[in-house]
Amino acid sequence: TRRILLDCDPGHDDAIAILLAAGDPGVEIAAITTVSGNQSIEKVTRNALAIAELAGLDPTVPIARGAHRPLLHEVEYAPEYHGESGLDGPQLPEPTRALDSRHGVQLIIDTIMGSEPGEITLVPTGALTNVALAVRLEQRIVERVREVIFMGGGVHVGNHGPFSEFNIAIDPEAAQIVIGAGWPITMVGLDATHQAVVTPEIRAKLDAVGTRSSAFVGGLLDFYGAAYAGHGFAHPPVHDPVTVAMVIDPTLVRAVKAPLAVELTGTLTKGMTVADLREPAPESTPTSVALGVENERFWDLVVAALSRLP
Ligand SMILES: Nc1ccc([C@@H]2N[C@H](CO)[C@@H](O)[C@H]2O)cc1
Ligand SMILES: [Ca+2]
Repeated sequence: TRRILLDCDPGHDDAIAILLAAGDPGVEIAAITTVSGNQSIEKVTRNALAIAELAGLDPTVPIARGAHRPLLHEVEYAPEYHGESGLDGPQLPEPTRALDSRHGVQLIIDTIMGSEPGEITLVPTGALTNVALAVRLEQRIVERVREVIFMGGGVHVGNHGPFSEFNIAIDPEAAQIVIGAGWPITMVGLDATHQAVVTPEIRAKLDAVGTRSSAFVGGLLDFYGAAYAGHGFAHPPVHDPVTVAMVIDPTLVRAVKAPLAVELTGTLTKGMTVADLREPAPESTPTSVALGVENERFWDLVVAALSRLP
């Protein structure tokens, strides 16, 4: 079993990532931390507690609130896609569990330093603010983490302007710290996640699961799909769970090693993730970028996970 720490900003697709991790037997959620992004830190944290409730997540799994804003960038939310609550659409269950009293950054450090070397895989699906702060507060997490697989960025695709992706664009400095830390890190960017679309056939499989969680996911997809349809997408791409799927079954995602960095000073391109794919990168390259996902098999994992949840 792979033990993962989810750092997230639920967010419709973050919620599906949490449910996939909670339902799949191949991964165990060691901790959940939240970060400002899709909505305010208060809203995404309340949403994380609600999703944990929905999933019937073991109450001993700590959930802690993280950074209320990016390092330098002003807060920027995504209400067009996630609504005012951050999880618009279905009715949220009332959380019964309390937040861990630690800051999310501290919980990231304690979870990693309290586990064996190579035990924890870090799975950020929001801005990289918390992870950057954790690296600066306790640099030993870099050599202790098994790997980092984050949703963000893109090689040839953008969604926050033509050249950058939301998670990176709202905190590019944090992204540069995390990408450049030296640990094995895979960027699951829009090149891959724009392939992770919910077609009507896939939606029918999700609806056929018939659990409370799958019905909740249907409600999420109704809102999220309408938002994307309003921006010309026939089917909504569900970004964040592709990271968890890659932990479960790496063959689902095509990734290549490549030097990777973040533009921090561009007038038009600030927040752009720049991968150098011109030549094969040395085996020792710590950074990889995902370029594709096997969509049908990816959603089969999600359907199977949802059928194991309440
Ligand atoms: N248009 C839009 C869609 C999703 C997101 C969030 N940011 C990432 C995709 O850019 C995902 O983590 C998702 O939660 C932001 C904006
Ligand atoms: Ca997210």
